[in-house]
Amino acid sequence: MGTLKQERDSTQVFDRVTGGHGDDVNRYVEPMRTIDWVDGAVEIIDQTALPDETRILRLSTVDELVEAVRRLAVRGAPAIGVAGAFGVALAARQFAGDPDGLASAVERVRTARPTAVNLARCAGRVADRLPDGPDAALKEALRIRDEEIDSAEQMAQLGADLLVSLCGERPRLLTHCNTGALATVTGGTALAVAFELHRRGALAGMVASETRPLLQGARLTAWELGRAGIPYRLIVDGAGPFLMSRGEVDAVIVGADRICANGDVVNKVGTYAHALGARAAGIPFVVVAPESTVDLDTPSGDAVEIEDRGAAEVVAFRGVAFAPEGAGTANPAFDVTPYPLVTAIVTDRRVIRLDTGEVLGSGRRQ
Ligand SMILES: CSC[C@@H](O)[C@@H](O)C(=O)COP(=O)(O)O
Repeated sequence: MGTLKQERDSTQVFDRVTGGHGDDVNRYVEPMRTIDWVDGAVEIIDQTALPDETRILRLSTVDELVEAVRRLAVRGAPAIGVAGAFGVALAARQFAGDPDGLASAVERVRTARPTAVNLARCAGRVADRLPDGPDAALKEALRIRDEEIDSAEQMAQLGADLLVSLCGERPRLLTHCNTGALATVTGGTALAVAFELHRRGALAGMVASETRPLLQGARLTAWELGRAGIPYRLIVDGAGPFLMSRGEVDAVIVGADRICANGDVVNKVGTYAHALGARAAGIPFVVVAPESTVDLDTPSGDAVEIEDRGAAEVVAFRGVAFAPEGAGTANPAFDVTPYPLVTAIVTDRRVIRLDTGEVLGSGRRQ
């Protein structure tokens, strides 16, 4: 893998990209852009450095981009979809006049991570424009970026309306992993709904599940909620169902990496346990994801490749080991929540009430 070429002064670049942020976390701050095309390269906020440092990485080659996706410097289904789109646009420039090199670069981008449908789908959309040249490819990638920005706004509105209708005013919501601006281009999916409820004065507070092993909830969601001035409590993953059973949560709201034709939801590992907890407690379990995450070609969760990220993340964190040497491990990065546990799916275009028998696509359950 190539090394990341440019790591610039983070505060300065972050301010330019995001419109500025300060030390006072209890105030609204401008929405940030997690990923963008800037002067012929891809710029991302390095999510592995958060919350300690807001570092911007500039990715100028396909190898740099693929490495950033693999190590979760850019992560979250919509964000890696846009990374895939930009990756193919980069490939078009880097491998101009080298069709074999270009084909292999596109394949590396497309397959950098297997589970979120957005990556292969967005990379494929841009790849379809390659015969028209690098400018056409870039134009399509920028269109995908803009679509994701619009989608986040639509999901926020539809999701906020739904949550108020399901739970009444000022619900207490539990969320898992990170589904905020960091997981998209800006705005978010499930967390965008929380931001919108907060903006309306209609959110009591959030419970953020830490999300072992890489702590996207503890590091990223807590950081985003703090920046937005939303009151939250951070919990260990296993505490979620217990808090629900004690009546401390009104609904669970999560994103998705792939939503299958039958309504099965593939999302960060730990989601399924929260869905079971929600069902046992009799509270809604709501999934918020753009149409770019809906995969009607995949009949059910059984057919989805679940990324296994290996032992190192399970036995250690940031290089500090805590398990006995040689411990056996399993590290599925995602799980499948079966559709009967899902109350509703909110996309940028529609609300599908699975609890009342509505269906996503063909109308046929697998
Ligand atoms: C918009 S976010 C929905 C999902 O992408 C999110 O919950 C998630 O599972 C991300 O996983 P990650 O491994 O951090 O990329």
